[in-house]
Amino acid sequence: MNYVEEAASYLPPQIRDLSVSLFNYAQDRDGRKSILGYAATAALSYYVGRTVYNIFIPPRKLRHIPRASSSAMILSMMKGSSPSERAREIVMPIIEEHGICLKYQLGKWTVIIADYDELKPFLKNINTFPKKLMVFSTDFDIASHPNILGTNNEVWKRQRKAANPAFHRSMPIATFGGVMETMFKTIQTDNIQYPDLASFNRRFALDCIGLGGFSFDMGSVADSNSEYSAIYNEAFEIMKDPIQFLFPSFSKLPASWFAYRQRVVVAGGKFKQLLVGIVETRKQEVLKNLESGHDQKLLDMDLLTMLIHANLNQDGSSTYLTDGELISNLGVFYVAGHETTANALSSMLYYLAVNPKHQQRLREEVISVMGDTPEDVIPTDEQLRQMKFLDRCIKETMRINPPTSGNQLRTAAEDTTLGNFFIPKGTDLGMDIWITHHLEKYWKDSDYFNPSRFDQESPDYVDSTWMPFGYGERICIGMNFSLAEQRVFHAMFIRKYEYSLSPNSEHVNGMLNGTL
Ligand code: HEM
Repeated sequence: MNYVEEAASYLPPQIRDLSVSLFNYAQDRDGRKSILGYAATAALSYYVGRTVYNIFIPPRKLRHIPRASSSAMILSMMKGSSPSERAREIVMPIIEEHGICLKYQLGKWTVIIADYDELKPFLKNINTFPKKLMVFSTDFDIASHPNILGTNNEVWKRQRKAANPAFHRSMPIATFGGVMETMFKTIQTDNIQYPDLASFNRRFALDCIGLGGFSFDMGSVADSNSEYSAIYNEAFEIMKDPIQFLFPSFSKLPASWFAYRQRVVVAGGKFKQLLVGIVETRKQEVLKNLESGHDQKLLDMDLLTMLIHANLNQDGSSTYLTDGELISNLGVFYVAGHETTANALSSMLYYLAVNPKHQQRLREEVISVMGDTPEDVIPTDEQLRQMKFLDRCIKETMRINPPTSGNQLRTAAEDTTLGNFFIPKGTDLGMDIWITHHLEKYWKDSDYFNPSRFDQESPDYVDSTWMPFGYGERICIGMNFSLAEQRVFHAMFIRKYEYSLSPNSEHVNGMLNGTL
């Protein structure tokens, strides 16, 4: 290893390859090559220097907005504090005093909103505050066509209208229960004293989207290395790339320069082919049904079949999806619904593990509705509706530890105001759900896990807005799907197991916040 490689070994692997190539190029004393190498190194240094300046100094037009100090944020990260600790210590006091706070994130100074007084007008007014349309990474080709998550105005309205019915019919409870039964079998077969439930939950949520949405089995619960889940995991790995998160323009450099990004491109291509195959097969089935006059009832259709009907509606209907949009939305449902639901499941297991009284109360409720026979039972929709304490535990979990820390960024389409502050056109804005759910003026003892906050009969009841899925017209389309998954999971799990935190758990001294 030469000294450049040794120095580079301290860098994150993503930029290590690039730095080593550039320095080695510059080392070459052979004329032109060397000049190009130094020029490229200088360009990289300028880029890094400019980014560092921007991290500390907001643009002039935003300096009137109270801001979270970037040095405080960096120090706090270096101390190893969690995102929620940073939110509480640095951002929350500013929100409490001024209603909004300016913070550097994702490569830009962004106005953070968390108090309901500012949140409601902000989220309701989708014309003044449309979504900021950003391509996170060009490596991620699956969602390259317009989709519900990443469009505004008429294109978004048409797609959302086409997909809404699929998410507002009764949910595939029995399918989710079937995935749960497979999970029990796998846990028993693996015969591990402390199964890694966070990993199981990710596998559960993945299979629920595949089977519940498209009747397609990713086979992840039965085998963590199943062919499809391996492709999926590799393709979606890019969503966690810290470099593209902090330096979005890094994704403009060709993926072929970086081995890890190239792997994502290949896996993404395979995953897209998989989705295309699923859609094509189903389209043929739907067409055959239509030709033979077999009128499939709305209730019998899964999400994909309903979306394919919307896809076939391209002539003469205002609620259609093009071929590209259909695939793009399927990809988006995986991204939006997988880790989020898995996080919610894991968080609730944690809160019930450390609150055995609540765990026991929930078990008693579930058994009172589903009985106590030794075999596994899948709850019915009607039974789930009777489990009020289950719903309260789910809601309290998603309040205290929301699975997504914020919503998608918005941008001010015109000069406007929020609270007492002028917001110039072009400003980025985002919601901080964790802070919203911990503001003491709305949620007393906000760090305390108390499901009774959602019980209207209880003195602890709080008449405040719960927003883990957002609010207004752009509220999460998959909310009912995810809540149904969570209900089935916990009802079946708690009926079968008593659980506590493993002594080796990294959460023994408190939940390490895994919020996205
Ligand atoms: C615990 C699970 C989930 C949480 C916490 C969650 C949370 C959210 C949040 C906060 C938003 C953004 C709202 C905004 O920008 O104002 C959102 C949007 C969205 N979510 Fe979810 N989500 C979950 C599960 C799902 C699932 C299962 C799916 C699909 C199968 C899904 C699909 C979407 C889509 C398509 C949007 C964009 C909606 C639009 O802009 O019209 N989500 N979600």
